[in-house]
Amino acid sequence: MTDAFVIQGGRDVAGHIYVSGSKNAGLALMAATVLTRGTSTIQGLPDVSDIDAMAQILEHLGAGITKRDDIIQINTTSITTFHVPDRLATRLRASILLLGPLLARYGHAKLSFPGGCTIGSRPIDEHVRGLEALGACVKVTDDFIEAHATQIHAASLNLQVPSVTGTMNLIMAACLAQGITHIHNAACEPEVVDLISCLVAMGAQIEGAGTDHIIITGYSRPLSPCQYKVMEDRIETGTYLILGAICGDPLTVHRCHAKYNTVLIKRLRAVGASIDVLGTSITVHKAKKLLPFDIQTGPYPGFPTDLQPQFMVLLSLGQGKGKITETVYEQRFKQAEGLQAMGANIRVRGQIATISGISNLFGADVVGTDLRATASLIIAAIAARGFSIIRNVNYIDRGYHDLERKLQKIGVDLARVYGGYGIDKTQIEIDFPPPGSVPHE
Ligand SMILES: CC(=O)N[C@H]1[C@@H](OP(=O)(O)OP(=O)(O)OC[C@H]2O[C@@H](n3ccc(=O)[nH]c3=O)[C@H](O)[C@@H]2O)O[C@H](CO)[C@@H](O)[C@@H]1O
Ligand SMILES: C=C(OP(=O)(O)O)C(=O)O
Repeated sequence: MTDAFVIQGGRDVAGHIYVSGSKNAGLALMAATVLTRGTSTIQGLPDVSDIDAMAQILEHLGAGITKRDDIIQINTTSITTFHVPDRLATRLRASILLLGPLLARYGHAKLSFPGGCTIGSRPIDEHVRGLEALGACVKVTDDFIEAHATQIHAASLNLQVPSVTGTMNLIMAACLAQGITHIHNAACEPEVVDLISCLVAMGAQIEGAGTDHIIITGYSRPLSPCQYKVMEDRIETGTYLILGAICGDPLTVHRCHAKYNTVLIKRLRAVGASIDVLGTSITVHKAKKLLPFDIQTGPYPGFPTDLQPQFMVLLSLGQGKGKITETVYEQRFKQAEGLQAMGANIRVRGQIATISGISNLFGADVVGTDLRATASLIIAAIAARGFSIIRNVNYIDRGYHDLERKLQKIGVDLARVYGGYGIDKTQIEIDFPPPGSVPHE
């Protein structure tokens, strides 16, 4: 039974909120440890269920895992299984990131199809084509992906689509592929750069991080374990900046770099929010009037698809008509239904959503459908007048470390109802923490 959030909205948020480590980079770093022999230490990992799921997969493969606070030690000396079964692989999208490392290090990998947010078709053809070019024999059935290679070798790869996890998988495999591998049209996302920095700390030779042409000089021997601190979660940062642009009075987001959210910050300023950057803190004052704006999602450095559902809330409250063109996933407007239930005026036609702003959203009983759609509904509920129930809220636990406490600290009246998916609105006895009762960090 999943949980529900109950939010009493309509008040501004104010104070300080702290960003945790990146889910997507952290998952890649954990997969990278398979390329090593020994114990690596990864610091700064968020306490989210995707990270737990990846740790469980590594344990299933035979790795030793020790977790203390935000530090995980992964000992890969006794990996003996190269098969990730359905019950584990489907728990997260990033399980696919074990395909390249297992193949490169052990010559064999078998994984059931990955899970993750159901926001479109999410193919893996780039991963498969790239690994085949590196010399692997890859079989894809309806149920699993299986790859073998006696010795993988370097190759020149041209991605048709700059897939993030595809690029990561191929970089990791190429680290143990004898010779020089070129990846053209590679993903430039900061999480790919963070993975490369970690691989370099493990002894890999990689050039071109952050560009679309990555050059890996590979050797057919394991990498060395390392200690590495994961980058901050830029999508978590962006989520708070959007919240602040709607109702920050003001909201300061700490432990983040503006450079990872350049496009978002530009858009937030354009809609009327005031944003000041000081070192690794960003202060946002809500817009007096939210001006409408059109956005189009795209690969980095474009507008991140993972922030599109949250941005839709802002346009819902804009003074005019805004348009979102979603170019990455075919089904990433699932938040629209919940926002409409709160009164938003949104028309979805294929990959384009047209939003006519209204002056207020109103609390409603809505259901989360995936990680960022749920984040979008939470922002909307905070901004909305009245009381909202957001059911299926556990999606949030996949990617936001301790979100409810962080929000309570900035003044949000929010309570989690455990196992509350099916609760009747009239049965909830809400016990919101009194404002100001949650101490700042
Ligand atoms: C765990 C993780 O890091 N997840 C992120 C990663 O997902 P993920 O790596 O799964 O996303 P991709 O970059 O692979 O997908 C982007 C686009 O490429 C297409 N595609 C992808 C692979 C492929 O082999 N063929 C193909 O056509 C997809 O259909 C999609 O349209 O990047 C996405 C895009 O920034 C983010 O939304 C996810 O949060
Ligand atoms: C789409 C996302 O995650 P995943 O790729 O793990 O499904 C996300 O983080 O928004």
